[in-house]
Amino acid sequence: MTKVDKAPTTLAILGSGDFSKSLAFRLLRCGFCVVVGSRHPKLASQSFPHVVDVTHYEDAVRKANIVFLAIRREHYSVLWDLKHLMAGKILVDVSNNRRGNQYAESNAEYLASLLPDSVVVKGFNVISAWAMQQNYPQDASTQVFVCSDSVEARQQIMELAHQLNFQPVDMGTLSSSRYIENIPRRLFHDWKGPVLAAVAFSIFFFSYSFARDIIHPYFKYKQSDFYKIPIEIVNRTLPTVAITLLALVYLPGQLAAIHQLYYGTKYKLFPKWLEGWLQSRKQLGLISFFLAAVHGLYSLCLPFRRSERYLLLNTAYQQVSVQKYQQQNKTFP
Ligand SMILES: NC(=O)C1=CN([C@@H]2O[C@H](COP(=O)(O)OP(=O)(O)OC[C@H]3O[C@@H](n4cnc5c(N)ncnc54)[C@H](OP(=O)(O)O)[C@@H]3O)[C@@H](O)[C@H]2O)C=CC1
Ligand SMILES: [Cu+2]
Repeated sequence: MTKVDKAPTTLAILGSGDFSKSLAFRLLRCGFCVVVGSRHPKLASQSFPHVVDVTHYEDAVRKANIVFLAIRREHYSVLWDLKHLMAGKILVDVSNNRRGNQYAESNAEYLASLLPDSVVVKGFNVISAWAMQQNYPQDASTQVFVCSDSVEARQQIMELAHQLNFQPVDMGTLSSSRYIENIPRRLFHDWKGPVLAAVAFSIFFFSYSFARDIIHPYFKYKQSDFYKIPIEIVNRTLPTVAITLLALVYLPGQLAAIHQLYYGTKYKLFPKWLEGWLQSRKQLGLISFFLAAVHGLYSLCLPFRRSERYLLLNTAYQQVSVQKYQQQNKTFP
């Protein structure tokens, strides 16, 4: 995507908290002018780069046509005095609530009722302040859900999200805002695939070890090793699954690179399966780490078992006696 050569657009952010800072950085990096509104501009300006114009709320609103509200819903009342200045402008509501369905109406709908002359767009609430700073510029797969009653404003904010290297998703009218506000709360919804993969691999590797180390010796040598199931077999399955999941964390990145090289562009969308896989890397990595940690614990506890101590002593004894035998054979050939 090439930047159109015209004067950079100025965007305003009200509030100077974590989200505001991260958003300001991202906007600057993508070539926008940023003006931040704060109750205490002098103090707040210390935490922004000098190119950011940190000023009072009124002044910030005057300078831009698109205003991000990086303040909490509880403090929306400060906007009341700015009502006349905000008329006709696009207000982007990025807020989340601490609990699901905390209020009767969504934050964005509440804002729209508070400032009926402005155009409210919901969006960016699913991006954490941390992610906002981190992913630039590689990660174009992070989705931003956008909704508004004004089609034009929605298009404009979606285009903006695109320019900020996010993947905008059109969610229709403002009535979707409640759904969008609940997305960050669906904490475990992207865990399904990775957990299923972990379970499937566990069953596979467990069955393999079970067949190889228990069933096979049992039929071949009539040796009953069933006592090994709860510790040894499990402890062999854990690291195997962990390392396989870890490999699955790195593999999609390579596939994505191949995809981009093949098509010669990084702006072609990845196929759905690859995209889902890329997005579940964090979960896969965490499960892998968890299994590896359990494996570590298991391995630490192993020597406490009597049979294991016996095995250890037995191996040591055998080594010593082999050495003795070899030495004897040397001295008395
Ligand atoms: N942090 C995150 O990761 C994410 C945050 N969000 C949303 O972004 C919004 C801002 O979040 P965040 O930056 O973390 O919040 P902070 O609490 O860090 O900042 C909120 C800002 O609101 C301003 N403010 C205005 N009026 C008041 C008041 N009466 N009392 C206190 N502060 C006031 C303050 O700016 P000043 O002092 O300059 O006026 C303050 O810096 C929230 O709605 C949140 O839900 C969404 C996604 C992720
Ligand atoms: Cu190990």
